[in-house]
Amino acid sequence: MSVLDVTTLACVRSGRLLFENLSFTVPRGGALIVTGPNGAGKSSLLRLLAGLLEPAAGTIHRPDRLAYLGHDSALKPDRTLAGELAFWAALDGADTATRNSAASAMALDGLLDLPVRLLSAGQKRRAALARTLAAGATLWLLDEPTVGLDAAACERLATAIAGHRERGGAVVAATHVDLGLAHAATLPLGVGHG
Ligand SMILES: Nc1ncnc2c1ncn2[C@@H]1O[C@H](COP(=O)(O)OP(=O)(O)OP(=O)(O)O)[C@@H](O)[C@H]1O
Repeated sequence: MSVLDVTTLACVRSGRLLFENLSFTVPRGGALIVTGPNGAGKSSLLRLLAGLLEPAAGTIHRPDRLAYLGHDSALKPDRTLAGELAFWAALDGADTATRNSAASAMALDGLLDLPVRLLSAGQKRRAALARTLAAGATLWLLDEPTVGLDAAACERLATAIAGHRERGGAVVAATHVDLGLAHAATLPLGVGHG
């Protein structure tokens, strides 16, 4: 059974065709890595899959519950990290235990009382990933999830993704680096335009 089913998808941005006739499925437990040079349309594809952009053509069958991690962590600078995670958990319907376990999975326990403005770029990224983990979504859409992460955090992310897949979840990740995911399919997007 597929979690995501994409048929003859086309994307036009600023009047330019980025890709067309894109068809693929991602099954339960599956992972799809979207690759390609700068400007190939990786972020645009993820935004289409998330329903944040309208396709120029084609259809997307996605699950009701998806979690989208974009480039922007969308953290309020003056809130504490604990406050932000609680805010997101309320929005996403995550219970306290799930939220706490996601924070621990991203090694955020020692940072919870800090205002977000004092967090490093990688720590903010880990916070946004913790939200993804806690959201209870079937499909994770991750746009460059390792940007700013150190080696230990990359390993934690890989572990979280593996657990999600074992529970029947699916992942689509756009990335320039190898996430080290087992049995992942690859979708290379076309030639970049700089
Ligand atoms: N907000 C936007 N409005 C209009 N056009 C855009 C917008 N964002 C991106 N584009 C266009 O879409 C093209 C693809 O951008 P996109 O961010 O999807 O590529 P990418 O493969 O994710 O690149 P990168 O590897 O640099 O992140 C860009 O070259 C740009 O021309």
